[in-house]
Amino acid sequence: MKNEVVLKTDNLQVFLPNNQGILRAVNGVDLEIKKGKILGLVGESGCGKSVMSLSLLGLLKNKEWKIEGEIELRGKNLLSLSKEEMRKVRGKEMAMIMQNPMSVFDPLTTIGGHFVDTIQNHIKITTKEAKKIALENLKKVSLPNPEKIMKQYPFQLSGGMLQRVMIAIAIALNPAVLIADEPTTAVDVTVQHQILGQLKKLVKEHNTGVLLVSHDLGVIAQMADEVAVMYCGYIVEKAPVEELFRHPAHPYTKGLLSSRFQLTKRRLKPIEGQPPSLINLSNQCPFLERCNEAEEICTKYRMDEIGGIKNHLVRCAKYVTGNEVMLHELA
Ligand SMILES: Nc1ncnc2c1ncn2[C@@H]1O[C@H](COP(=O)(O)OP(=O)(O)OP(=O)(O)O)[C@@H](O)[C@H]1O
Ligand code: NI
Repeated sequence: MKNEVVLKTDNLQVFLPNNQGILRAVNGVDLEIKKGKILGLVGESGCGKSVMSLSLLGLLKNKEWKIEGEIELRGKNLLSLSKEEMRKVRGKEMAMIMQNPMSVFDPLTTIGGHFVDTIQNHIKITTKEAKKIALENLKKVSLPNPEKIMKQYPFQLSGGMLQRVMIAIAIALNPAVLIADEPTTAVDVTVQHQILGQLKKLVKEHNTGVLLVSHDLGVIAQMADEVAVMYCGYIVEKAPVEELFRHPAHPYTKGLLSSRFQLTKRRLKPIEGQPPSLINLSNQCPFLERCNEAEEICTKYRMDEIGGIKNHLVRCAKYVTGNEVMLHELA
C-alpha cells in the first residue's frame, strides 16, 4: 500500500510545569510517519525536537513531563499503554537511534551481549539464534569482521562503528518505526555520509517509517522524503523535501535556508535574535519578534488558528487569507 501511515500524532503537546510556570516544549503537533518514508524534523537548538522524539517512545526521563493529545501506532493509542506494554513496543515495533552511542551501551557488556539482550527481550529464541540475527544485522551495516565485533566491548570500537552497531541493533527486529535523533552528529563528515547512505538503503529495503531529527539541512536534503520545520515546539512548515527547499514559505524556514547558504561561504548568518523562552509561551506567533516579514495581521491570529493546505503546511498568518492561491503560485 502506498503512503500507509504507521505512526501518527494528533495535537501532541508536551509540557513541563516548573516553579517559573509551564515549559511548553511541544505545541499541538500533527505528524504522520509513513511506511518506507523518511520524515525529516529540523529546527534550531532547543526547539523541542528531542523532547518530541522521546515522548513518542515514552522515554522522557523526568516524570513531571505531561503529554496531551494522541500518539497512534498502527491504530494503537500509545498514551493509553502501561509502562510494561510500552516497553514491549520499544525495540520491537518502534526503535530509536540516539545521538551519543556511548551513553546507550553498557561498558561492561560485549556488543554481542547487547544484541542478544535486546532480541531476547522481545522474542523467545535461543542465544545461538539471537547471535545469528546479530551477525546478519552487523553485516547489513557493512561492519568488517562482525564475528570479532560481537566479542568486543563498546570502548574498543570507534564512534562511527558504534553508531553502525546501534543502527544494526535498532533494525534487528525490523521495527515499523525508527526514530533517529541526530544519528550522526558524533562522527566526522565522511563517516556521516556513509552511515546515512546505509541507513537510507536499509529503511527503504525494510519499508520502515522514519523520523529523522537533525539541525543539519544538508542531512535532511540527503535523507528526507518530507520535511517538518519546528520552531518553539510548533511545526511551522511541512512539505515534501523538494518543495520545501525550492519554495520555502514560512519566514523562519527561509531564514534557516539562507543561513545555510551563508555557511557554505564560511560565514554563518544565523537568523537574528533569539527564540522566546518556552516558559509560559503565548499562543501568538513565536517568530514575530525575529521576523523580517511581520505585518499587522500577524498579531491577529493565534497559532492554533493557522493551518495549511494539502501537503504544504505553513503556520504563518500571512497565508491565512487566500492561502490557496498564494501557495499554488509558490508551487
Ligand atoms: N529534562 C529536561 N528538563 C527540563 N527541561 C528540558 C529537559 N529536556 C529538555 N528541556 C527543555 O525543553 C526544550 C526543548 O529541548 P529539546 O532538547 O527537545 O530541544 P532540541 O530541539 O532537541 O535541541 P537540540 O538541537 O539542541 O538537540 C528546551 O527548552 C530544553 O531546555
Ligand atoms: Ni535534541
